[in-house]
Amino acid sequence: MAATLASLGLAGLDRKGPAPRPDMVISGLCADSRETRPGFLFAALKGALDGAEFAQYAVRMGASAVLTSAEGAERARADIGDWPVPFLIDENPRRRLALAAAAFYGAQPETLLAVTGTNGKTSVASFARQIFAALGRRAASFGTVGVEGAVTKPLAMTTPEPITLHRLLAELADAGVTHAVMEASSHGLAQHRLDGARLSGGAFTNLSRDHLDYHADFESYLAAKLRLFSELLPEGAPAVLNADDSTYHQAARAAKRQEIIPFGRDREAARGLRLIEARFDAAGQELDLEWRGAPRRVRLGLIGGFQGLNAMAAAALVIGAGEAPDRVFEAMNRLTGVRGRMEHVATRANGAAIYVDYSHTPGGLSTALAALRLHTPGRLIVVFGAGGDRDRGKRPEMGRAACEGSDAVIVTDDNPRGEDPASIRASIRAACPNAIEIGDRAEAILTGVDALSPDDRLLIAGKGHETGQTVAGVTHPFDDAEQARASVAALDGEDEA
Ligand SMILES: CC(=O)N[C@H]1[C@@H](OP(=O)(O)OP(=O)(O)OC[C@H]2O[C@@H](n3ccc(=O)[nH]c3=O)[C@H](O)[C@@H]2O)O[C@H](CO)[C@@H](O)[C@@H]1O[C@H](C)C(=O)N[C@@H](C)C(=O)N[C@H](CCC(=O)O)C(=O)O
Ligand SMILES: Nc1ncnc2c1ncn2[C@@H]1O[C@H](COP(=O)(O)OP(=O)(O)OP(=O)(O)O)[C@@H](O)[C@H]1O
Ligand SMILES: N[C@H](CCC[C@H](N)C(=O)O)C(=O)O
Ligand SMILES: [Mg+2]
Repeated sequence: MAATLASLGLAGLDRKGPAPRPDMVISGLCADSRETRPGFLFAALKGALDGAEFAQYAVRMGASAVLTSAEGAERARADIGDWPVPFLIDENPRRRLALAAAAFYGAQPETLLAVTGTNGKTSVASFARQIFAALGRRAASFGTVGVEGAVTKPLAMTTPEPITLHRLLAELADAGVTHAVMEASSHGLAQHRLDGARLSGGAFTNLSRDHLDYHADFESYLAAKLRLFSELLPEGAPAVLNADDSTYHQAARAAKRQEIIPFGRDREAARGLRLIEARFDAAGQELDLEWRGAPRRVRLGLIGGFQGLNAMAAAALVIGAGEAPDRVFEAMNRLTGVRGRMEHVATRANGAAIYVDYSHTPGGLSTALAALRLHTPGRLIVVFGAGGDRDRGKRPEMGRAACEGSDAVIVTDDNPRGEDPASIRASIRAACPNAIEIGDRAEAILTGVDALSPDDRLLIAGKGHETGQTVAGVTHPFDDAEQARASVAALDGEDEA
């Protein structure tokens, strides 16, 4: 695979250093100097570090050209002396790299949908992919849990950086995938990771507190998410918006060029997909819906009202992408849950059920507890922690959510990373003083499982599908579901999940 500056859309940019030779071939792209190979274009991007500092190494390793900002080029000249290769200047090199990566890899699935929002992205992406597959489409979804569907493989990030993203999209297209659904994280949107993707529709699930370590404030967090509609989706594309969310009207303004499909309980959803009534039982829920005013009934084998709303967002997205509503609602009946999202992982011999859920925000935790409450005749117990090197302000809020939503709280560790685990636990307990504190997560889970009477339920929150516990730079194997089953086996002699 190779390209020219012109085919990458880079020929017209301002430049420092020598003019590129007319026959110059770009053999690859990279944004990390350590990945440079001869003939590559190196994108020097400013983040916590300044990529321009590494331009000298990229050039030494054979980069044919460098894409950067005007300041980046000056910075590199200070290190290297004169510019030895063409330095192409753009005021937004991250966005320019995304467009170049799209041009370099070329192909992508014909239908590509993106889901954003604080909670529910992975679930909506999975459900939409499952519906497409049920309708006979070759479909894939990708994000936090990797690539799933017609292609499966792990991914390091929820929204891959643009080079990885476009390599993946081309790979999916090569594998015959025609329908793909991706997660658009706020980091991904703010960093223009998906600016080169040709999107055919988008969904916004909800907004609540998260990632305020990265975004300056709540407004800029919302603005990053809304870029999906205001800047990325083409005119007339379906924009599926949560009519029940407090940000609905702001989202609708951002999506004014698109065809808005609202979903939710609110009256506003009457012109889209409206929830009239949900009935919950041990195995799932039955939903009475209206699609553009016409009644529909579906049965979901999923626990939690929020999963019902996620399934509705997915259905609206798939209908918006052109599928027949009758077939979509029929397919909804066969949706299966997503790993680590309100997953029933084990049952005690006395009948008490244990669930693993990926709620790692105050909003996620209260939603998950409220959802399980409907399935809990006795006490609801929760085991959870909060990640290190992440938004500190959410810790007491998570403590409060746990305290208010459950009958007993066990605070433990969840990827303390570089921070002191005891001080993370202390800031959670500041808002939940009655919580029991057990740092070791395996022991915390064992204690929670041991406490269960027949009518009780246990929620193990925060890690979902994760398979490691990261402490001081080292990731130790750890799996909440496995640990729950091991605890049941230790206490009851067998697992009856
Ligand atoms: C905070 C954040 O999002 N950082 C992302 C950002 O890094 P950065 O620009 O700050 O990188 P940096 O370390 O300052 O380096 C600047 C530049 O110098 C380059 N460099 C660096 C060292 C070197 O020797 N040579 C070199 O060229 C780097 O490759 C980079 O291009 O751009 C990088 C390249 O695109 C990303 O890999 C990196 O994601 C890091 C790994 C990360 O952990 N991101 C998380 C927070 C994230 O994005 N998460 C969301 C999901 C969140 C959720 O759960 O909702 C996701 O989409 O995964
Ligand atoms: N619609 C929703 N409303 C509120 N909470 C939800 C909703 N959907 C999911 N959650 C909660 O958020 C958790 C994560 O769900 P999911 O993985 O689908 O979200 P996500 O947006 O992909 O998260 P991440 O940002 O970590 O990738 C779930 O385990 C559940 O507790
Ligand atoms: N992907 C998100 C969620 C992590 C969930 C939790 N297990 C944690 O480690 O904080 C993040 O990196 O912020
Ligand atoms: Mg996700």
